[in-house]
Amino acid sequence: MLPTQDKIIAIVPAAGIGSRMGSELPKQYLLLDDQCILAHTLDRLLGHPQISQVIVALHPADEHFAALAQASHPKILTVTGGGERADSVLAALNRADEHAWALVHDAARPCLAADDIDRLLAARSEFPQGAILAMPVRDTMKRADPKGRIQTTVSRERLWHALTPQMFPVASLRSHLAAALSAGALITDEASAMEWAGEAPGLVVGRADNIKVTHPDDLRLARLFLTRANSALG
Ligand SMILES: Nc1ccn([C@@H]2O[C@H](COP(=O)(O)OP(=O)(O)OP(=O)(O)O)[C@@H](O)[C@H]2O)c(=O)n1
Ligand SMILES: C[C@](O)(CO)[C@H](O)COP(=O)(O)O
Repeated sequence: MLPTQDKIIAIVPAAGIGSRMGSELPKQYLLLDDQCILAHTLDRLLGHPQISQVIVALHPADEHFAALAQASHPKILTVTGGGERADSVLAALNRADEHAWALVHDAARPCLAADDIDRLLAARSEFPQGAILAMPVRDTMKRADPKGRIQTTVSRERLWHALTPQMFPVASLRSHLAAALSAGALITDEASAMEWAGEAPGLVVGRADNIKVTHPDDLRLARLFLTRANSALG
């Protein structure tokens, strides 16, 4: 079933606890200038003219989302997330129009730019199987041994950092993700579920400032990028 080219649903896994951030609050609710990380992320998606719905997967015990201004936006639908990110994404996919395209984007990536979304959406004709935003690796890559010493240098030839959004037809992503999880496959992004099913998603070069806020020092960088983006908008 080919998706209708014009219906785009954003899916935002936001049910994590942010353990690597080490904060009291789940990291998606940490303040970044004038609002929390999740609010910034939702604004980027809600503000894109081609995105008709945003499905947000929340932690079962989430007590913060309802207080966000974005919570009452007509495009927003919430679902209860699962134990892992992939479970949260599947829970959202189960509520999505099966004829649409899904754009899965981490709540923890608040600096997403509109031109990144535009570039990914434009790639549907080149990659009808789906595609992800990604960044070619720039540094020499090392694999460590168990004692934290260099074991080997990994070739960075055709090596990319996977980012989000990751864009796939709802029907095929839902089917492959459910099958991969049932098979016990390790799924850390949507593309790995599609790869598990034998697909070869496209790679679309994304911006370096589309960082995932994971550790405390990422907050300072995210603030810098948001401030720069806001001043560019005037
Ligand atoms: N069961 C989970 C786990 C994660 N996520 C979401 O997936 C995104 C990327 O995951 P990550 O950065 O790992 O967030 P956390 O799992 O919260 O962080 P940590 O691994 O440090 O606990 C985040 O927006 C997070 O909220 C989710 O929806 N459901
Ligand atoms: C989906 C992702 O952001 C792509 O790089 C990444 O896999 C998420 O990993 P996390 O450990 O769940 O943050």
